[in-house]
Amino acid sequence: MPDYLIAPSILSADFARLGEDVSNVLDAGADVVHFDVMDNHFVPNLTVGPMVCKSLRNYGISAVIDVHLMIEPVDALIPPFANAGADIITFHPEASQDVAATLALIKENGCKAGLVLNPSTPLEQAIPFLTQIDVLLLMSVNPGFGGQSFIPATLDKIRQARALIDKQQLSIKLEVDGGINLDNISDVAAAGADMFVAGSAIFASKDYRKTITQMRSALTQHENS
Ligand SMILES: O=C(CO)[C@@H](O)[C@H](O)COP(=O)(O)O
Repeated sequence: MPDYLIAPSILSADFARLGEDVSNVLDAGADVVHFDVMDNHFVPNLTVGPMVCKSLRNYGISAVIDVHLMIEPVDALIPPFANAGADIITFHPEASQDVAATLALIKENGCKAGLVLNPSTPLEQAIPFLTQIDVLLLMSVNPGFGGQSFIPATLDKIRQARALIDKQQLSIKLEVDGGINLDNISDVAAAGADMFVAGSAIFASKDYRKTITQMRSALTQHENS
């Protein structure tokens, strides 16, 4: 039985009171903090770096922090993020000159490592690295902004990724990010995902606890169907 993880994306949090907002969403039942790092180069938007990750730790956030690097190049920021308290670091293969070396660098720095595939990046790009990764993150929107609609073709990619992971009996978390909400989370789970990033669906809701509880109950219903 999969262990489903709900990971609110800080991109939709209130940056003026980030510690409090992240703390509230964890108190409301979220499992993981999804920390979006954008550089206005690999993606058009610009967000935050290791100092803000460290500030969340200093604020008392003890949950797993899942850092999604949407930056190029990536290697120089891996030790600073590990030192700032990241638990998982994921990056896009297009952003590294040597994907295997970048994955090894993440692990040498004591973090779990993952690859992220954009909607247009074929699953095949991850295949050579499956035995090296802890997380495979499939983007279900083009990265850069929260609040976009889920791209339905991602469901097929999730199914194919799940089949690959199961066939090789790998313990890789299959994470999906972008446009996940109460209407589609059970379809994403049915396709084979077990880690769900949701930004606007959670942070734009009035009652985080109610939204997360409803998401979890949609996942439980799927599990029992
Ligand atoms: O990385 C990204 C976007 O680039 C995501 O993490 C989004 O921030 C998720 O937000 P929603 O689509 O759930 O609003």
